[in-house]
Amino acid sequence: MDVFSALHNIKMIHLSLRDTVIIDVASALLVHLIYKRYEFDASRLIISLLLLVVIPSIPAAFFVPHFSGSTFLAFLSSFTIFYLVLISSIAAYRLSPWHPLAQYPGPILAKLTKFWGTWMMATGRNHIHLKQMHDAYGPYVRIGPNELSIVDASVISSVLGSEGMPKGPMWSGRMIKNSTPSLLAMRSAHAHAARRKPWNRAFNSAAVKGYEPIVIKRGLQLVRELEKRTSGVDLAEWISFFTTDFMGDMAFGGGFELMRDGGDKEGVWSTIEDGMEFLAVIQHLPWLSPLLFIIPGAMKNVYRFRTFCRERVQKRKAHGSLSKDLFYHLIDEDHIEKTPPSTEVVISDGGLAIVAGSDTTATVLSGIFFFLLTNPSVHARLQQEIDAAFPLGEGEPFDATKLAEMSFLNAVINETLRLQPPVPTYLQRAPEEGSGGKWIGDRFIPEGTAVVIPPYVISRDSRYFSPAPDSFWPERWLHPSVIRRTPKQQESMAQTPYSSTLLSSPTLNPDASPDVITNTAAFIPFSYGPANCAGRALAQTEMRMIVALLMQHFSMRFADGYDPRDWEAHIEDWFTVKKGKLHVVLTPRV
Ligand code: HEM
Repeated sequence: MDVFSALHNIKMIHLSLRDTVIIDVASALLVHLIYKRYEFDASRLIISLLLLVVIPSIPAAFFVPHFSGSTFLAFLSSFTIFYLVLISSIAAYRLSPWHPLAQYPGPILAKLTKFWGTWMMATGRNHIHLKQMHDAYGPYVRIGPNELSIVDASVISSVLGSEGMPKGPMWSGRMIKNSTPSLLAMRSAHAHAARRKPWNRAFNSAAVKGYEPIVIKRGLQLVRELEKRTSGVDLAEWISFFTTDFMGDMAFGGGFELMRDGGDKEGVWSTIEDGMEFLAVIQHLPWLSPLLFIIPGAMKNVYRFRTFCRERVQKRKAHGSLSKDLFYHLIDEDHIEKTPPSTEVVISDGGLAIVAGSDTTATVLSGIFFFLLTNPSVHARLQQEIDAAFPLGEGEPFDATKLAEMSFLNAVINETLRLQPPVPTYLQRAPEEGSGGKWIGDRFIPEGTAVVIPPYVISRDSRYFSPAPDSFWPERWLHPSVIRRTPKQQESMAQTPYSSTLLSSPTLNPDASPDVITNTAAFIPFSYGPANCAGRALAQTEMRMIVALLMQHFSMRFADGYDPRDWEAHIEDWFTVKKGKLHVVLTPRV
């Protein structure tokens, strides 16, 4: 018997209006219970149809005789009652004291629906909203019905560390169903650890040393291109061209020539940026995203980028390796693994290298020049350090060991990473499926809850960085009182009570500020633990070289008419940062 004849037979049974309404209400409550227990997402189309269409159709059939045989009115009434009860039941539960996150403060809308977080993300200003929420509510804030944001260095290790939790549900929201996830998107801790092995080989110190010639070649190309444009250039854009060309060389043995072309002729850069914005929004709705993925055109940028990576992988495979670049390790040309990685894995991870390695480094490099130009004394001090280490006319600043020892250069890089982390908010983790939950400190995080630690907020927290946590002050990294503590070591330390203004002071003179606090346990721009940034060592070498190279070759100032306030205003959080323009005028020094 099909559904329609079943409904027809039900219509023959006469129930009172009261009993019909009771059945409608009961079915809505039952559906809520089923969803709460089994958490089906929208890709389970048959189940969704059954629960959300067929079930409310049953009481609709009983309603028909009460509306003088009008099927339309019967269905309208049944569905209205069903959905009102279902939504109210979900809302009441989420706000009730029985919800597992009931004890945590947060905006009511955030507790009620994840659409609120989706909206926050869609503004591109999620980092600012999260900071404001922590300032208002404290270190633990409920930012979704089943999601917490935490700003507490003593639990970083138990969230992100080796005893912590695997990646959270946002990574299901960002995935095309049944496609091969990149390393970054792998939610099983076990599978992630296996996939991470070639990445660790690719970024050990010997391997990173081997990539230096690629940084140097592309760095010198950047200098040559900037020399042609000294009268005015968007430095942020050119740095992005550089990082993309460089990561193309690393990941696929070449293929991007944004610097040579003076722009994004193939549209790769804009494809990545548009794709990132879409994914950042739908990552909040993992139950709905499978449906969005089948809307024609919705995922065009994601598919386009994947096709682009596929073509690059095929070309690179056909040409073979010329050097031990990242691709060499990803495809396991050393034959270390028992099973070689599939082409799909290499496409996903090659694409990840481009996205993870270019945007992030470009954001920090551009940020460094922005902060230098707005802080002339810092600029002068760094120039002095670079000129002393690599005197003009005595060769390029390419000695990576020497660069790593330059304390002020490293302080400037750290301070930029602290104020403007390229992954500002969504380091998300969730208890392992089937584990029941996870203790972090003295709090139990039940399964089904996601936890976020936002680097942007924690590294502006005055308990960890003081005085003036919102100011650019590289000297804080050189102060004798710097606390060099890992998140693991911080776990057992007593916590200072949260206060957004605590210890804040406008004084930026270390001698006049005996209470300088710089606690590295809360400094997580590269994340922490087994899924921390695989490319950290490469990024650091690259950033040191490029800052020193550009400062050796050029003096710079903001272009006339450029308003520095625009920089901060155009920093947008789309999981990674999208930055604005940085118009400068350059004067060659050599
Ligand atoms: C300043 C530059 C960079 C910053 C601040 C940065 C930051 C991050 C962060 C915060 C994560 C972790 C996300 C999480 O915990 O959920 C991450 C992951 C990752 N990054 Fe970076 N990154 C940078 C540059 C690079 C570069 C140059 C590469 C080279 C390919 C790279 C490759 C990766 C990869 C492969 C992952 C995934 C690691 C995993 O899931 O195991 N990153 N990065």
